[in-house]
Amino acid sequence: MKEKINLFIQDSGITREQRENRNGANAFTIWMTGLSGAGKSTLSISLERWLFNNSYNCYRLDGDSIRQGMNRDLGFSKVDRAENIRRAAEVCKLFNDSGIIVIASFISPFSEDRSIAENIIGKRWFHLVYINASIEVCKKRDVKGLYKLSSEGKLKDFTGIDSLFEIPESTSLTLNTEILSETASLNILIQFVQTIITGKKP
Ligand SMILES: Nc1ncnc2c1ncn2[C@@H]1O[C@H](COP(=O)(O)OS(=O)(=O)O)[C@@H](OP(=O)(O)O)[C@H]1O
Ligand SMILES: Nc1ncnc2c1ncn2[C@@H]1O[C@H](COP(=O)(O)OP(=O)(O)O)[C@@H](O)[C@H]1O
Repeated sequence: MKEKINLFIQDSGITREQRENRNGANAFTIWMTGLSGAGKSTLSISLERWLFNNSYNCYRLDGDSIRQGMNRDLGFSKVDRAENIRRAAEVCKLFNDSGIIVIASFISPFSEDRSIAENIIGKRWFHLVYINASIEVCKKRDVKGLYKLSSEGKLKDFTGIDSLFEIPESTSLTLNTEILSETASLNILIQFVQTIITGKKP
């Protein structure tokens, strides 16, 4: 049997709503999923800049940076990816509770892990955005040279090559970055985010 843990949460009485009111907008998480090279970082950086320039309190979490700090003990096995996503989602939840909009950009290749993230953050506040580009296009882009490393056998468990990416069955928004330009993708994303800010979840 699991050992009983004696933990007691004390409430300051300051509500999420009060914090959101002070920030002038509701808080939520835009969770971007997609292959390496699909365009998650590019779009999340531009979206963060747009939100910031429009006076919204926002913060961006990205696999590459989180994995160098909080999650530096984790690799790319299925178990480690699950833990990476779980911890990242807990951080999103804390940011959202503090009234801040989060843009989370993680490959998050497994449906189960994305569902866990959604449950942690809360269905109401979790918006899954699939940044869709095929493995062929991502290979061609090879922004970081990781596809080349993988083809040379120097990188194991690389998503889309020797580790699975499960295409999401249901998303809040899908952006096909093979067809759309960066500007067009960003405009759609901004429009989408504006509907959430004004309280109308599509
Ligand atoms: N084996 C392997 N597979 C996938 N990605 C790898 C791997 N090794 C290193 N990288 C780099 O790590 C970034 C992905 O980290 P994430 O935390 O988003 O991954 S995951 O959600 O836990 O699957 C990923 O970032 P993006 O290219 O921006 O997606 C890579 O820079
Ligand atoms: N519509 C688009 N949206 C985002 N990136 C695009 C788009 N079209 C082409 N790209 C290019 O694809 C690459 C995506 O790289 P990156 O954002 O680092 O991907 P990821 O973070 O998913 O690994 C960049 O070189 C970017 O210029």
